[in-house]
This record gives sequence, structure tokens and C-alpha cells, in this order.
Amino acid sequence: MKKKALFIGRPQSIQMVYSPEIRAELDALADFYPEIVSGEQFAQHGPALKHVEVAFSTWGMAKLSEDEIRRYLPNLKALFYAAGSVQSFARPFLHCGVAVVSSWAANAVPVAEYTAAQIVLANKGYFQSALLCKRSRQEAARYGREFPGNYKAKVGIIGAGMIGRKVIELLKPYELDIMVFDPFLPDEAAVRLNVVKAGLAEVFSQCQTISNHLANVPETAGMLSGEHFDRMLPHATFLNTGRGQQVVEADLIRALKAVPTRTAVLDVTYPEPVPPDSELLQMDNVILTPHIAGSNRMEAERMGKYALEEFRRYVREEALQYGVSLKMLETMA
Ligand SMILES: NC(=O)C1=CN([C@@H]2O[C@H](COP(=O)(O)OP(=O)(O)OC[C@H]3O[C@@H](n4cnc5c(N)ncnc54)[C@H](OP(=O)(O)O)[C@@H]3O)[C@@H](O)[C@H]2O)C=CC1
Ligand SMILES: O=C(O)C(=O)CO
Repeated sequence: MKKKALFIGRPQSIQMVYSPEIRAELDALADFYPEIVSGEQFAQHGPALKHVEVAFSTWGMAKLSEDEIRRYLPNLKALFYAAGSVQSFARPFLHCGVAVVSSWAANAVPVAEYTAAQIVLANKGYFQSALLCKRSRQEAARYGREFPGNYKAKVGIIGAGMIGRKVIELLKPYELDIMVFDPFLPDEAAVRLNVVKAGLAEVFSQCQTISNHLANVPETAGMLSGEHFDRMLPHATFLNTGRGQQVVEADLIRALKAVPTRTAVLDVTYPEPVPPDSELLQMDNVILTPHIAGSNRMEAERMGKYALEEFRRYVREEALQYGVSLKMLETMA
């Protein structure tokens, strides 16, 4: 018999992530409740949901309490979340014995692609050269000549989690020397990845380009500060697609002002968006993008595909690949 299933969240997001093709495959495997239910609608639909065994969601997932989960979804066994971080809603489900499965590995793909592209460009001095070129081609060329390019340049990866590791994989063809700051990365894994483990001070003082991929957990708040940014090489680039909270922004601004040939490329800031009076908006050596590294439009469908594949494993009673545990939530994004 087909499993009773439910979509939880905002219809627009659900439809973007679960494309008609994925939806057709899910429909073949499960018997879906006819409506997508948002957080506020559980009281209204509650009694009809008591046989639901599996739920699917994405961005816009309802934050239900343990009490609500037990009341409205007493037979729920697994929740498939077709997006990245589950920090904001997973704990009550896990406490109720519901398996929580995330597509964070799928969301990591576009972030890693975006970052790897930025690293390759940063090592050539692309970001400021492109701006300078409009003022003076000669000045831009002189500036560009200070950069090593992509042969044997040192690149620093901060956090070798899902995204950090994918960036390392994508950079393999470039013959770069990669240093990694990740206190939890086992030595054998560093050997397998062909990277050198290092402290933050070493990464900042030696690397041409440094990219942040730390999880946004209380322990990493403000972890990147003046003692690191002040060590950046004169033409180094700092990339942040992680989260703004990990950066002491005033310290970054000071280090960039002290040496304007340094560059920061920030997809994320804190707060986000950048306030209109922020110095970041005035500085030529700061490139801002509006949090676009993660899954965008068609890329979002990949997250639905991963959720479908995990559900297939669930139906076949195979081990799930992307289950999240309470222990994992202590250090994951
Ligand atoms: N800009 C965008 O659009 C997007 C941004 N992101 C952000 O990218 C970042 C990385 O995501 P992802 O790779 O999926 O996350 P993961 O959870 O897979 O990796 C996080 C990394 O942070 C490390 N870490 C956790 N706690 C600490 C600590 N106390 N000290 C040092 N290191 C620590 C982890 O260590 P370990 O695992 O080794 O224990 C791991 O290497 C997150 O901040 C996430 O929010 C994600 C998606 C899109
Ligand atoms: O999923 C995330 O964590 C994002 O930053 C948006 O893609």
C-alpha cells in the first residue's frame, strides 16, 4: 500500500522545488493529501492528517512544537526537507522520533560552483581589475600583474563541511595549494582531499584567496576578526558565502581600508541586507552580491530530486544518506 504523504509549507516554494516530473514520481510512490498545509493551517486540517507517515517540505517549513507534532501528525515517521539548513525546525521532530532528511548536499552544489569560480577569478585579480579598467587600463594591468594566477597559488578554505569539500573537489584541476582550517577534519580526510590542515592565522597570513564555509552556530559567531584580517597579504581576497555572523565586520572594513589592494567578495553579511549607511557600500575593494550563491530557480529542482531519491531509499527500507541527527545539529549549518 502507498504511504500517506503530505506537503508542508508555502505552495509557491513547494511547486518550484518539486517540479511536475518529481511530483509525478512522488505520486507514484505515495498517496498525497490534496492540499499543501502551512504552519498556521494545521489546526484546521489536523484530524485529516493523522495517518500521514511521510512529509515533504522546502524553504518555508512550518516550525511545529513537539506538542503540535504529536497532536497533528501522530504517525509521522520521516520528514524530507528539500533545502539546506534544518536548524530552525528539526529538533522537535527529532525529539518525537521523526527522521529528518535534508537536501543540504544538493544546495551545496551551486554554492561550491559559485565559490570555485570566484576563487579562480580572485587569484587573477579580476574583481578590482575589472573596476580599475574603466578608469585606467594601465593601472588595471599593473594591479593585475601582482596576482599569482591559478598555478601553485595558496587558497584557504575555512570549514571543510559539505560546501567546503565540494569547493576543494571542484578546484582539483587547477593545481592550487589548498590549506584548510577545520578543527574537526580528520588527518586521513585531509590527506584524501590533498589539502594541508592549518590554523586560521596561518591561512590568513599565507593564502592568496580565503573562502569562508563555517556553519552558523553560536561557537563560530565572530570567529573571523581583526587578528585574521590584519594578516591578509596585500593583494589577498576574502570570500564569504557562509554567513555574515562569522565575521567581525568592523575589523574586516578596517583591514580593507588599511590596504585597499585587498578585496572582499561578500554574498552574505550581517545584518542582511547591508544597511544603507554601511561603509561596505562605499568601498571599491568590496564586492557585494545579494545572497545568490545557493540554489536559484532551476537549481532548486536539484533539492527536490535529492528528496525524491532519499524517499525511494526510505520506501525500499535502505539506509538514508542525508539523515540529520541531534548530534549533527551541534556543528552543522
Ligand atoms: N550563500 C548562500 O546562498 C548559502 C550559504 N550557506 C552557508 O554556507 C555555510 C556552509 O554550509 P555547509 O557546508 O552546508 O555546512 P556544513 O554543516 O556541512 O559545514 C559547516 C562547517 O563548519 C564547521 N564547524 C562547525 N562548528 C564549528 C566550530 N565551532 N569551529 C570550527 N568549525 C566549525 C563544520 O565542521 P565539521 O563538519 O567538520 O564538524 C563544517 O566544516 C553555512 O554557513 C551555510 O549557512 C549554505 C547554503 C547557501
Ligand atoms: O539555504 C541556505 O542556507 C541559504 O543560504 C540559501 O540558499
